Amino acid sequence: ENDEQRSQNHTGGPGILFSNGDSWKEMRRFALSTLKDFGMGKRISEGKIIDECHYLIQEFKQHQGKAFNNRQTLVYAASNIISAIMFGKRFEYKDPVFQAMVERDNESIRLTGSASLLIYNIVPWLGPFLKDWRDLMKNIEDNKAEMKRIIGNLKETFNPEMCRCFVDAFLIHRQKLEKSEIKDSHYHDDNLLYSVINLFAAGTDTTGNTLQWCLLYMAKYPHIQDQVLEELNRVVGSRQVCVEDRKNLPYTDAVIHESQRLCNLVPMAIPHRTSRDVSLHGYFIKEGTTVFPLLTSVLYDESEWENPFTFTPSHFLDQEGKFVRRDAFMPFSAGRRVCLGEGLARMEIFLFFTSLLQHFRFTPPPGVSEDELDLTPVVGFTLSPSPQKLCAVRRQ
Ligand code: HEM
Repeated sequence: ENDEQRSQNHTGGPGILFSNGDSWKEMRRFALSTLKDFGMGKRISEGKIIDECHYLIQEFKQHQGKAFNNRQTLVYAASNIISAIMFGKRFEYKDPVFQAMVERDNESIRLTGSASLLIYNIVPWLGPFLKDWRDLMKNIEDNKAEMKRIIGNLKETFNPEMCRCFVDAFLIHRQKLEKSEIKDSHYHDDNLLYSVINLFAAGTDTTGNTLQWCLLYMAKYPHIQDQVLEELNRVVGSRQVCVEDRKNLPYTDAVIHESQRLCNLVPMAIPHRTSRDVSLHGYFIKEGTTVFPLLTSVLYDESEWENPFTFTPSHFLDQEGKFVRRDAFMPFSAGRRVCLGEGLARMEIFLFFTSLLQHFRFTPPPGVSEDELDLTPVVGFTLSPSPQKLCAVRRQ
């Protein structure tokens, strides 16, 4: 599938994820600055995440230590952070509309990586004959309708004096441009709709699945879980963890980085297209060629990592146990298209993970050994853990 077809089929060109050129530049810049205004990387979103931690912990407690699949709850928690920024509200985990929104995104990510969609990429006219393709198109349409409805509600109660969320910020910016008689700006309804769809989709499953991997590694490697807990107890005790604590928690930080490295969540990033002719390592790549930045090749690079294929938190620790950055740590990709939610995602993963570990010990279900926990991913556009249950046993 070329980029033109991709944008026509998936988004019609607007938004951020699959857009290009001036419109992409403007929407990306606007999204980044608005996410920052709403606290990405700052105290405001820290507060929102900490509030959400309480809901998440309550939900986990309800299972009373019995084995359950934690995927949905983790994805809902992550989704509520981006929802709060996009729409100015969080959803109840039991809200069927919210559940359907999140499930559709999850399903779309799986379908995008399915074998029949690969066939479709090679022979696009087959699309309508493939069930996966039809399901994906239906998902995208349903999602569009739902997001339109939410944006419509926000428009009805819109007050330019009071900026509640991303959607308001977009509308306020558009009004300003209109007042200064700037016509044909990029701030049209389609760019609003698709930016919201993109940010919601990009910010939900990614972060939720990463958290799921983190907990799975902890259940699989209990001695590492013990060390995280020892550090948390020593440095933070029983009070709520905050972002400031990260620099004093090098082992925990290393465990999170190693989880993100090994889980290799977005193995092929998003396809890019060369904007000019390029010569690279003796290869000539023509302008307009679709290029897949294989993040797997960096995250598992044998010349960069001591143990590329095993969970080794010491990849990120020096001799004295201090945290060290690694250049080959690129789960968010790199360059001008680097993930724009990285700051928010890192904050979420750190706060959700540490808060959960303060409250629960994660173990395999009774009768299942650590060895039997399955690290084989479900292949999709992102790599999520295979469906399986864990116990969240309350700590005293
Ligand atoms: C652990 C969580 C996350 C991971 C691993 C992740 C990873 C990625 C990767 C690999 C890309 C592709 C970069 C490329 O094209 O080379 C990307 C793009 C993107 N991500 Fe994330 N992401 C995460 C969370 C988030 C969150 C929370 C948001 C929203 C606030 C977000 C918004 C985006 C957007 C909008 C793009 C497209 C950027 C563009 O095309 O200019 N991501 N992400």
